[in-house]
Amino acid sequence: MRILSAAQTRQADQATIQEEGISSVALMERAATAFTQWLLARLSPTEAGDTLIFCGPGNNGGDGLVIARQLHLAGFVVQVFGLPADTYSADFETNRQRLPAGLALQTLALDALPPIAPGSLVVDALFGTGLSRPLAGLAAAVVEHLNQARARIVAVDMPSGLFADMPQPADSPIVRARHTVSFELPKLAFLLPQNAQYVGQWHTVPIGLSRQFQAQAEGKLYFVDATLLAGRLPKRAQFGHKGTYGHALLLAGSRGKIGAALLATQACLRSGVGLLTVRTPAVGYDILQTAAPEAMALTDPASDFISELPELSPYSAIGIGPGLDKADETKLVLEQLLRETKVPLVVDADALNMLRANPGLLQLLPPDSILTPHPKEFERLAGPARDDYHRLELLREFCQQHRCYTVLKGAHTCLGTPTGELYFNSTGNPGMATGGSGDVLTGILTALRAQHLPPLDTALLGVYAHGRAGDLAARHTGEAGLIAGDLTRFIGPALQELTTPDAF
Ligand SMILES: NC(=O)C1=CN([C@@H]2O[C@H](COP(=O)(O)OP(=O)(O)OC[C@H]3O[C@@H](n4cnc5c(N)ncnc54)[C@H](OP(=O)(O)O)[C@@H]3O)[C@@H](O)[C@H]2O)[C@@H](O)CC1
Ligand SMILES: Nc1ncnc2c1ncn2[C@@H]1O[C@H](COP(=O)(O)OP(=O)(O)O)[C@@H](O)[C@H]1O
Ligand SMILES: [K+]
Repeated sequence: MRILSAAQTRQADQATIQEEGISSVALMERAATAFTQWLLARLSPTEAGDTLIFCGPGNNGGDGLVIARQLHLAGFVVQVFGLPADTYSADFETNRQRLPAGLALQTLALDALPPIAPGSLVVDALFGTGLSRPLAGLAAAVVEHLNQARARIVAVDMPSGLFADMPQPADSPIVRARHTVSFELPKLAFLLPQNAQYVGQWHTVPIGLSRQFQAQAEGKLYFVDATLLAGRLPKRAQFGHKGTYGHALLLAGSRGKIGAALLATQACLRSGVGLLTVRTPAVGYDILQTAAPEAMALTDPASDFISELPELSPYSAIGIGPGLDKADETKLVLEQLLRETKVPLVVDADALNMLRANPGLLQLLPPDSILTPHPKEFERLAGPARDDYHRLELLREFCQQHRCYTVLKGAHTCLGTPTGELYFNSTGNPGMATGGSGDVLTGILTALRAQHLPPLDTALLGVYAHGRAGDLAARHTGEAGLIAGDLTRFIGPALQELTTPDAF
């Protein structure tokens, strides 16, 4: 799925109108109907109670007028309010005319803002993708009024005051919605933690936006859903053998953190790798052989940390980092690995921190390596970010400069590519915010890479399957009860869902 800018969203609108030969007011009717249907599926008129709809002067306000008409006809107790303006969009005017008798548009005024009883349903249709500057004056006062009411606010397309695709001044007035129901595609703003307080839970409703436009639009932002992954994970060959599916090497663990190595090991084994060898310090030997008999242990001579790099020729991918710790000897192992390997790498956790400690090492990173930092690890590598948007810029620059794939982990993990694309993941849940979840991801990615999948497919599939495993696991454990080990049990089903079936 594409993520379009505000300007592109308007173009998509026009493309749809032209392609289908419909009027813009018909598209507005379709969009608003999708919103109304979404609401009707969740609230009866009685459950909604007082319903107040606030409309701006543009097409977002036009949507609000259609929604007001439809909810009124569905038996909701509706009041509809409009911001005064010099000009209104044509489709706003048309829909003002279409308001039924008994539902008048009331004009908002600074000294007479309508009272909003606690628990009321508020539909925010003030501004959408046409917002051109931060709100001020009456519009800002209305937003403040909505935010202070203890109402259930549902935003149409965007929470009013929020830009769809760029940051805004710190104290801009923005509606704090409980739900945002957006048309067809998510906006970039929805995917960034700094906007969660405004967007609430977001949902998309289909309105039949031109597929052709979506496919051909310029831009490098994607939202990763199952459709985008179709065809990327081949089915296992009937006569495949363990040699077919690669031999992975994991370099992981230190005293007190053998668990991290074990989580990565279990995840790697559950992700279809043919063979797995694990390098841990000697202290990990018994643990690993007991807990993961399927993996081969290649223990280091040192007891507590990894001090020597094993021979690399057998391996088709190497994962390094989980639970590693930053012993000087281990740093030398990482440096030697970066100098010697011709094999694809997955770099995580303390291996990333060691890269930061010695920036020269970053220059040695083999092309197409996959790095998996969380935001703190990323900023140690790429410098501090002013905000979530700036962090994405840094991500793009970092991936282009170092010709690597970087998985910036979070609620909507963002994959940066060497060619400047950003892919936002759609799976996962807050239950995964628990120690060891990232180690599991490293295991998955190392396994997929070892099976000779290209780096882009590895990263997209791995991140999506990791989150999906979290979603499947949480059905059994709940979010709070989810621990990283639970994820490993559901990697198989998550990958199975993504596997391309044989064509008939
Ligand atoms: N694309 C789709 O899929 C579909 C989109 N649809 C809907 O259209 C919406 C976009 O509509 P839109 O382009 O008319 O813009 P909208 O958000 O109503 O605001 C524009 C108005 O606000 C004004 N204005 C702006 N900033 C302001 C400020 N700070 N303070 C004060 N005024 C300000 C601006 O005036 P100006 O900037 O010229 O001064 C103009 O009058 C979209 O979000 C969706 O709901 C559906 O109907 C159909 C399918
Ligand atoms: N709220 C959330 N929603 C979805 N995924 C999440 C959320 N919080 C964390 N995750 C995922 O869990 C993993 C945590 O990784 P990381 O911070 O490296 O943990 P650790 O170092 O303990 O293994 C990441 O893949 C991240 O995307
Ligand atoms: K809105």
